Amino acid sequence: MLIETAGLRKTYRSRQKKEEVEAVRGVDLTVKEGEIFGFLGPNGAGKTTTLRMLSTLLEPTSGTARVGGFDLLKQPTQVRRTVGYVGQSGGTWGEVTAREELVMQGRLYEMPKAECRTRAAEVIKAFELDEFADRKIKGYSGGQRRRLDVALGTVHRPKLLFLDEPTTGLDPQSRAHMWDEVRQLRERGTSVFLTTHYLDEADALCDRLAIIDNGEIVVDGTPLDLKRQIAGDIVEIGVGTSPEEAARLLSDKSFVREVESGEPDPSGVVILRLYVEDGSAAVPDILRTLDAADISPLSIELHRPSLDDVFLKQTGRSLRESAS
Ligand SMILES: Nc1ncnc2c1ncn2[C@@H]1O[C@H](COP(=O)(O)OP(=O)(O)OP(=O)(O)O)[C@@H](O)[C@H]1O
Repeated sequence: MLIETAGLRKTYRSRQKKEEVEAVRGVDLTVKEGEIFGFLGPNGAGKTTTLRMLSTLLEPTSGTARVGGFDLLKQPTQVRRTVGYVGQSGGTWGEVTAREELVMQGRLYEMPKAECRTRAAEVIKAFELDEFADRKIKGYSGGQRRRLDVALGTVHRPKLLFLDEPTTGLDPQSRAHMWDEVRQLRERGTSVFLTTHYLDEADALCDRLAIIDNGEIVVDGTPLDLKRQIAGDIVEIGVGTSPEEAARLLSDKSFVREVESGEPDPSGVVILRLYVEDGSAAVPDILRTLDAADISPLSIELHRPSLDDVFLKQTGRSLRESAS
């Protein structure tokens, strides 16, 4: 196992010790070697705090963890050599070039000067930074800067790279490029632990993921396994009149596994979510049932379960809405 945590917890206390924020409340997770592991959750869920603890930047309030085979609390120096950390904002300066910054990063890890230069050239090639590597960083685009941030995290050849929201704020093309970089990192033998609040990113990029909400892991597994937990299809129906009656009538149907009613919107429309075996077969029957009761649906939508449905099922909220 590359990462193994038990009851990892972080409570922030304000200076006056008056206020406490339980940012991470007992996280147990495992990450295997060679994985791209995703940590998915809305803003403020505790993703960055967990990442900072696992990379030794922040001391846990309690709990234990092993990272790269080393004890996080007893062997922090060894852990630090094993991992790379790329934060959200990126610490790159404007007045130096990418090549200079990469060499400095190597020096920070106490690599000999000549090796730093060789390594900088290797990293520039691997991340395709050639085009702008000898220009001052202040002129880079957001995507170029982000690629440099990730490249910086790999200078000392870590076994594991932590990436905090690597694609937030990037345009779709730079985002796709970053996904490629992450996949190539794994191909070159670096495991990746990334945080994201993008569902499609977790789904497309990660071998396994954990969903965190309010400092606690609500569910973990492969994207496919998680979606399979919600077997079948989901039919969402917007009802303007008699939503309770509609929900009751539909939940009596043998092909409907479960009905969930949302909160009415300002115009009084309630969305009923029906979990069914086969959505396309169910829709005509649903419409007939409502029609017989004189209820006209305002909208009807059929979809395959997504990671958002997994989150919704576990927390009662949509990740799309929570992660504004
Ligand atoms: N230094 C701090 N002092 C007090 N509270 C903090 C501190 N850092 C984070 N928090 C709080 O801890 C909780 C978790 O924050 P964290 O940054 O780990 O979440 P996150 O999931 O990474 O969010 P985001 O997606 O916005 O980066 C939040 O309620 C946050 O306000």
